[in-house]
Amino acid sequence: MFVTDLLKTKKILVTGGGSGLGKSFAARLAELGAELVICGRRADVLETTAEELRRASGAKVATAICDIRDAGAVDEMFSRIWSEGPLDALINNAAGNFIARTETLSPRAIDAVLDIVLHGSFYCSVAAGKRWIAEGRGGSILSIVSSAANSGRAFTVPSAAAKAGVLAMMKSLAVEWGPHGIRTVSVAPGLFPTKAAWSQLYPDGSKLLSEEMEVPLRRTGQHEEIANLVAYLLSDGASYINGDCITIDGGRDLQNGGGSGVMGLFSWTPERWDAFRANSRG
Ligand SMILES: CCCCCCC/C=C/C(=O)SCCNC(=O)CCNC(=O)[C@H](O)C(C)(C)COP(=O)(O)OP(=O)(O)OC[C@H]1O[C@@H](n2cnc3c(N)ncnc32)[C@H](O)[C@@H]1OP(=O)(O)O
Ligand SMILES: NC(=O)C1=CN([C@@H]2O[C@H](COP(=O)(O)OP(=O)(O)OC[C@H]3O[C@@H](n4cnc5c(N)ncnc54)[C@H](OP(=O)(O)O)[C@@H]3O)[C@@H](O)[C@H]2O)C=CC1
Repeated sequence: MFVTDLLKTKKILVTGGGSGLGKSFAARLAELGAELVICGRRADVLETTAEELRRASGAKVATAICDIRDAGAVDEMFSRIWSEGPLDALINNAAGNFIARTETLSPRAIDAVLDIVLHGSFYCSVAAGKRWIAEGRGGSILSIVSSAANSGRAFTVPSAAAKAGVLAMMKSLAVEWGPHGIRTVSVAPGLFPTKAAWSQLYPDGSKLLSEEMEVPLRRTGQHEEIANLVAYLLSDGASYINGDCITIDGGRDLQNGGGSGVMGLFSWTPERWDAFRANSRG
């Protein structure tokens, strides 16, 4: 679909690039010639993925262990990256999310999600932007949001609020940093199966419709479909796209609005919620 060296001159940081969609983005970008840095909290996951990507594509892939909730750690990571050469693009992909009744959330539970999604994306964006501006060079920031940023989403309220904040940040920076040659763009995915998203968001009994029936195209998304969109948006071919958010969901959001995907949760008993929480990753 693309020329093979589409991203040859680009050095790109993918937060949460060791697993899930971030790994699929990294794999596609590497195939298209980009040099990569992938970051996350788990060293073993990052190293395994980096080795896999190097072997598959021959690309240069570095890893950075970093909890993006820690502003100091984020700035140190960017300094280390920059000491080997500046980035051309940042992908804010790392996220945390789980279903819960909002009235039961502890402050730590609310912060866990807000800190990763909103603060982490903000810290990374500023860490990249201030360096690009100081050096008088341009760059691109791509944030993975969700349709909940616009419509809200019951039972994942911290995530919906955080993604809305990220989207507002991206639109604001498009205007403020555009004159510096820094471009922002957001992508709102629909249903793209990953282990974490499915265990945290779609346990059995949470939905009234099958995944396929939630989507007008009657299937979930394939990772390569969204990875190709991300590759295009970071390529020079997309150099006049700034501040927009592209939805890639097979038409799901138009069919469902923000709520029907979680209707099954209204009938869960407190015991069912307790069992979910006891067995969930957090
Ligand atoms: C197509 C539309 C789909 C809908 C919208 C989709 C948009 C977004 C999708 C995604 O983001 S999918 C990606 C999901 N991936 C992950 O969540 C992976 C990373 N997740 C995590 O690391 C954890 O789940 C975490 C909880 C977010 C953070 O982990 P951390 O180790 O920092 O936190 P903990 O110390 O374990 O917990 C902090 C705090 O949170 C409470 N908590 C954890 N899980 C639950 C739960 N299921 N229900 C209620 N509360 C929970 C936990 O008890 C702690 O609070 P305190 O007990 O200390 O008060
Ligand atoms: N999958 C889907 O259908 C949808 C996904 N999205 C969005 O797509 C993106 C990817 O989702 P998905 O691949 O499913 O999620 P995953 O949970 O599979 O991946 C999340 C990644 O983020 C990393 N991460 C989490 N917390 C931190 C942190 N504090 N610091 C650094 N890295 C962190 C994780 O690594 P580690 O744990 O090692 O830190 C992991 O690699 C997210 O932004 C999500 O909100 C949006 C809508 C739907």
